[in-house]
Amino acid sequence: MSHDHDPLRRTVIAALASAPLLSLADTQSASETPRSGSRILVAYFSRSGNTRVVAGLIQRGLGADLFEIRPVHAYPEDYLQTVEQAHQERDSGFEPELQNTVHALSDYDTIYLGFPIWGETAPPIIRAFLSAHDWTGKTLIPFNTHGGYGLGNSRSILVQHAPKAKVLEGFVMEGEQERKTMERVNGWLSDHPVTR
Ligand SMILES: Cc1cc2nc3c(=O)[nH]c(=O)nc-3n(C[C@H](O)[C@H](O)[C@H](O)COP(=O)(O)O)c2cc1C
Repeated sequence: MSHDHDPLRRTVIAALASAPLLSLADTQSASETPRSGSRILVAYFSRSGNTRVVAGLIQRGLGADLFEIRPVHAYPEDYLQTVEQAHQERDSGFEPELQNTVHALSDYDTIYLGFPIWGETAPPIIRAFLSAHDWTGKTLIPFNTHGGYGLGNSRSILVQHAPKAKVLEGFVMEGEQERKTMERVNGWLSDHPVTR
């Protein structure tokens, strides 16, 4: 099935291609943009930047407010350490402490909620974010990036943790870069002759 006719998808792919990996070093200080008066909030978690690109495009496209979901303790920059930690947190049901919550969720009717797929589900910080707010009467629209294995059970996590929200179908696309980059660099390192 081809999605090439979808302009949002084309824009996202172009943006992802031009903003690789560097977002790990993102130093944005505020997690919330100034209030625009919009009734739409785009809230997202992104560790390596793919979901952040999508969030920015949706926010600009809709003139919405933007909120970055951050854990108090950032995940390791090392990919494999993060995978290990995420698996442990998923299996134990741990909900990491949030650095911030949305002060006035009552100002919004519709929340676009963005996150990567981790361990075939929503990252633990997304469960924490959902648990920390009252979703009564809200419309939740997920947008997700993944590494090629799809949405897993992430939708049922949204429905379970925000039972009073209306959860709509959202946007999803493959956004893997880090694992493939790691495998290619490690492959090159193991093949190439040592020069020192
Ligand atoms: C801890 C961890 C677990 C992941 N688990 C999956 C997975 O189960 N399925 C999948 O398709 N991709 C998986 N990925 C890949 C990410 O979903 C993908 O790279 C995503 O675009 C990263 O988004 P971000 O750059 O916004 O953090 C995982 C990545 C990490 C760091």
